[in-house]
Amino acid sequence: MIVDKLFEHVKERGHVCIGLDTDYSYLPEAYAKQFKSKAEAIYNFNKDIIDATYDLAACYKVQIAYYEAMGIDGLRAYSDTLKYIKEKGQISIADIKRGDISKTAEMYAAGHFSGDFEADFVTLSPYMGINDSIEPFLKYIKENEKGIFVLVRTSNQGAKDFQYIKDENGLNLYENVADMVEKLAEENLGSCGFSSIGSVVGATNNEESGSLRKRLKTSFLLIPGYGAQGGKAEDIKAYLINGNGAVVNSSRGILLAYKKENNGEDNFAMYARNEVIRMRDDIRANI
Ligand SMILES: O=C(O)c1cc(=O)[nH]c(=O)n1[C@@H]1O[C@H](COP(=O)(O)O)[C@@H](O)[C@H]1O
Repeated sequence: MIVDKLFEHVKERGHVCIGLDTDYSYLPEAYAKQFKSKAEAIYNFNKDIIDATYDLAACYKVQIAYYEAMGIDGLRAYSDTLKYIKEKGQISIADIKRGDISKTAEMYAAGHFSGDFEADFVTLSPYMGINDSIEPFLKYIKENEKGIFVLVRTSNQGAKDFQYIKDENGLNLYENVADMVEKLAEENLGSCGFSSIGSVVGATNNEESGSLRKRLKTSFLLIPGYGAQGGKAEDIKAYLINGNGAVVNSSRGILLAYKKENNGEDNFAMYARNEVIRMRDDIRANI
């Protein structure tokens, strides 16, 4: 199962998931100007970041919104970025946050687990229900070495709007979602003991991280919110089991690391690499 490869990457390289949320404005100006189009510049920027970091990263998360916003050229850069991640032997998470009725979800699954936009994992919203939003993806997990990360408790302030609504037993909505995801996760275990049915849990709002991990016993975790959103390495520990079972995403923190340096523009990929090393060691020191 794909989760076994992710588990090995974490063991060998650490927990860092590099977020390719590549906004054109993040590119050094002189660098960007060399290319014929914005999309070509973005793809080449991603390629340089991947070349400088693939031996250190657990995986890459490509946030589709940044590419969709640029239309067809942007989607070509998205597709080429996913292909390059694969070419380097790396794992891709397509951050698409889809969720719809089952017939439509079937098309999302085909669209993101095969063809031009094929990725190893996708992120899903469970709001429309397990049978509709999640079930259509399961056959790819069993038959095609694919995986999913379901939104359970997100990193943003707005997480409080719905995710903390309590049921008649005093359980938060996100705890109910966690229980449903974990049930599916246990039916799709890899040999590493974790499941290719993962959960998204934010690195922020962490008072309950220990109790949440107790509910999500086998689900592999994608933890966004480190760095730019204020999540810290100390917040990760409670989510790990024997030091594994989670990847921690940072997007702006890595892509924009060069901006903190004098003349960083000329060496943006090297500064991204340095930030990945710093983040990897920061997390390891807090396990
Ligand atoms: O599913 C996600 O990846 C996600 C879930 C969540 O709860 N919070 C969250 O920030 N994300 C994503 O994680 C990334 C965070 O980016 P940075 O804040 O720049 O590191 C973005 O791609 C978000 O879309």
